[in-house]
Amino acid sequence: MSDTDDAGGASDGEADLLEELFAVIEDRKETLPEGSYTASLFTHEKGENRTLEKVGEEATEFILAAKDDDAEEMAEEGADVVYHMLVALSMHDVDVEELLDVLRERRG
Ligand SMILES: N=c1c2ncn([C@@H]3O[C@H](COP(=O)(O)OP(=O)(O)OP(=O)(O)O)[C@@H](O)[C@H]3O)c2ncn1[C@@H]1O[C@H](COP(=O)(O)O)[C@@H](O)[C@H]1O
Repeated sequence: MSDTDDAGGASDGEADLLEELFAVIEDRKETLPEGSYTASLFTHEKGENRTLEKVGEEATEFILAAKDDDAEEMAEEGADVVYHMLVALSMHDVDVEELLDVLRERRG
């Protein structure tokens, strides 16, 4: 069993998924396609505040799901937090690689 298997099946695939999602977000920022929720965050009348509000809202919903011991809801809300956090990174031109590098460094 590999070290990553020990961690519950996490593998490079998860990092790839985050990088892939971040690339889609960067593309939406560039092309602003109609009907894209991500594009709507980049053009929102409240500016980046809308995205930052969503990070906070979704984090609160995640906490409440944890308090309810609702595993399915924790996964849903956790995914919402990660997605909106990636949009916020993109808004500040921070590459997801910087975040992944921190996690990699902490893994040693
Ligand atoms: N991962 C996500 C993702 N997670 C959450 N969301 C959206 O985030 C919103 C979450 O807000 P809520 O749960 O509060 O739902 P809501 O009531 O509709 O939201 P509000 O009216 O409050 O804004 C929903 O509209 C979800 O659709 C996401 N939207 C997009 N993605 C990814 O981004 C990619 C590109 O999406 P588009 O930009 O829509 O093409 C998709 O293929 C996905 O991989």
